[in-house]
Amino acid sequence: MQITPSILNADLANLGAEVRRIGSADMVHIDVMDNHFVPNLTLGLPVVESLRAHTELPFDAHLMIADPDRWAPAYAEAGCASVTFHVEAAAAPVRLAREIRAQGARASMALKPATPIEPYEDMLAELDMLLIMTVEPGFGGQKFLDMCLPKIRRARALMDKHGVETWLQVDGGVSLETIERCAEAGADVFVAGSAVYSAADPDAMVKDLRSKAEAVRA
Ligand SMILES: O=C(CO)[C@H](O)[C@H](O)COP(=O)(O)O
Ligand SMILES: [Fe+2]
Repeated sequence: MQITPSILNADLANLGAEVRRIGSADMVHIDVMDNHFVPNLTLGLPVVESLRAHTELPFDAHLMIADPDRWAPAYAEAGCASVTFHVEAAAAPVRLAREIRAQGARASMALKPATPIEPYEDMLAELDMLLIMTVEPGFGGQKFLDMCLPKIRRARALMDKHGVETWLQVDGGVSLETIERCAEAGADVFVAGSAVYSAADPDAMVKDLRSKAEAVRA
């Protein structure tokens, strides 16, 4: 059970200090938005490269960008341990996953809430992580979409059927109130943005979230 806090709701003018407030995190989730794939603009490669020197924690890049085929391998090269592209934006998802792995990073693919998992069943072995969005991508602080829970369950069943080691990440509206539902459905990696950075003690919140998720699996 891994907690990967999103820095989307952190103080973006103080990112170095902000990542040091989540020392117990398993990875730092970095939301890259380009104002094309989603209607919001956040940060990109130069910021990721600068931030790399400010923490030992692995980076989990979530690319909400058009043309990930062009850009995703560069995030691996910039030191991201995991690179997630959206299948809705990728021209050649299998080739892209292989390119990310060839750069030495974990390859991950994201599905928006209305994108089904079933067409990608045979691709699971190509992926180190599958990200199931539990809000429409683009903004932090949105309400968790319960309609995504059956897809998480179906994804977990497909992973079991194929015997793959692929991690199953959920992202969007994950909090102390919703994390158990995600864990019960089969998720094992949890992004939490506003829940962590609106907490008085973000690191304590990371630990609380992990305890709740682990209690479900125990
Ligand atoms: O990818 C994202 C939005 O597109 C963010 O990672 C996500 O929304 C995290 O924020 P919160 O936990 O506040 O929902
Ligand atoms: Fe994200």
